[in-house]
Amino acid sequence: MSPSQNLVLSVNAGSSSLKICLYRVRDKTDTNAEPNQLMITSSISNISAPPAKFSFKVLGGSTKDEETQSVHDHASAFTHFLECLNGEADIDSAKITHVCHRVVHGGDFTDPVGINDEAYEHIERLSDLAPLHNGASLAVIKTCLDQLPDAKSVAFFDTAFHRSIPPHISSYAIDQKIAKQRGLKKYGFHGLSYSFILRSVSRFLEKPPASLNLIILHLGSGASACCIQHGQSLDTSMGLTPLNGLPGATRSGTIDPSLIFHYTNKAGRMSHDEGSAVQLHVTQAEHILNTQAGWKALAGTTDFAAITARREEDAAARLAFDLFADRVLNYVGSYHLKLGGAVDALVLSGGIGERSKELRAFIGQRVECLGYAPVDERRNAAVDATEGIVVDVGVPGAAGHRMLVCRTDEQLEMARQCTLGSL
Ligand SMILES: Nc1ncnc2c1ncn2[C@@H]1O[C@H](COP(=O)(O)OP(=O)(O)O)[C@@H](O)[C@H]1O
Ligand SMILES: CC(=O)OP(=O)(O)O
Ligand SMILES: [Mg+2]
Repeated sequence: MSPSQNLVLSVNAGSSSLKICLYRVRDKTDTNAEPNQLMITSSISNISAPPAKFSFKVLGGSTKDEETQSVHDHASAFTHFLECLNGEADIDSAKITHVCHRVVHGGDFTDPVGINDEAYEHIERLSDLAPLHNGASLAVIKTCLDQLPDAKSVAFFDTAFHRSIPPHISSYAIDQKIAKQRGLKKYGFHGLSYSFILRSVSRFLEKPPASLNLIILHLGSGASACCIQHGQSLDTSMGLTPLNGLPGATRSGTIDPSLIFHYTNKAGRMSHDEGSAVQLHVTQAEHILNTQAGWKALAGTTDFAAITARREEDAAARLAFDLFADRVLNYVGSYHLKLGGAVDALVLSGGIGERSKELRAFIGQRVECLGYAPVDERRNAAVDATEGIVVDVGVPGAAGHRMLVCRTDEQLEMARQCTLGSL
C-alpha cells in the first residue's frame, strides 16, 4: 500500500459489540513507529441487549457518548457509525483505501483475504461454527461493500494465529477419517488479540517474540486462554467453535457433552434464530449454550463488573465470579505445566483482564505457588491510571515469573498487518 493521506478503517465485530477505528497511514520515515496513526475510535456495545451504547471520539476533537435506539444488530451499528463519520467535516471517507474486518472463524484460511465471492461464501459456510460472530461480520462487510464501494474490504481471521497448534493438541479423540472430512478439530480464536499481545509483551520485556513463553488470558464477553511457546500458539481453550473453554457473558464454556441431551428434550431440534444476519443451522442446544448461558444465566447480567461488585451479598453473583475464576485457574495450571514451568509472563487482557483488579488479585494470589512474583496491591489498583500498553502488576524487584496486564487492540493489529502486508 502506498503511504500518503490514505486512511484505513478497522472493524471488530465481537459477539455483542462493534469496535471501529480509523487510522491515517503514516509516511514510512520512521521504521520503529506504528505504521498507522489513530484518528477516530468508536464502539457500540450492548448490541444484543438494547439500548445500545454508542461512543465516537475524534482524537484531539469531539467526543460523543449516547444510548441509541436505532441500533439493533451489527449492520445497523455500522451504518450508525458511518452516518457519524460522514458528519465529520475534516474526514474524507473517499480516502479510505482499505477496510479491515475481524472474522472470527476462517477455517483453514491462514492469511488475510480480500473479499470476493469465494471468500464471502467461505466465511458464510463457517457461520454455523461461530454463530455469534461470522454472520455479524458478513452483515458489516455487506454494508461496507454498499456504502464504501471504492475501499478494499479485507478479512482477518482470529483462527490464523493458532495454525501452529500441533495435531495431538488440535485433534479430538474421535474417528480421524470423519474429523478430516468434516474439519472437526480445535481452531482456536482471539488470534488477532494474541498476536498483538505477543508483539507488545516482546517490546515490553525487550525479548524477541520467538524467544517468549507466555500464558495469555483474553477475558472479555468471550473469554479464552492461550499457551504460547517460542512465540507460537501451542494450545488454546476455545475449540472447533468459540463455545469451548472458559464461560463468557452468554456462553457456557466447556460442559460435559452429554449435558445437552439432558438439558431439554428438544435440544437436538434446529433452532429458529431470528437475530442473525445469515441463516444458521445450529440446534436449540447450541443456541442455548451460546446465548442463554454464562454469567447471564448464572447472575442475570452480562456485566462482570456488576457481578464483582455484588458478589459479597449476592450468592448468584458469587457463584458466577468463583466459577469463572476456577475455570481460569484450570488453564493457567495446565499451561504452566505444558511449558515445563519456563514461563516469561502470565498476561491478562480483554475487558475483564484489563479492568478487574479483583480477579487479577485472586489469580495472582493463587499462582504464587508456581513461582510467580506476588501482585503489588498498589500497582494492581492503579492499572487504569497507568500509561502504556503493558503494565507489570508484580511487586517491584520481586523474584519470580511476571504477571502483566496488556491493553489489547485487535483493530490496530489488523490495520498494522494491512499496512505492512501486501494487500
Ligand atoms: N471494571 C470492570 N471489572 C470487571 N469487568 C469489567 C469491567 N469493565 C468492563 N468489564 C467487562 O468487560 C467486558 C467487555 O470486554 P471486551 O473485551 O470489551 O468484550 P468483547 O470484545 O468480547 O465484547 C464486559 O462484558 C464487562 O463484563
Ligand atoms: C471469539 C470471541 O469470543 O470473540 P469476542 O470475545 O469478541 O466475542
Ligand atoms: Mg472482543
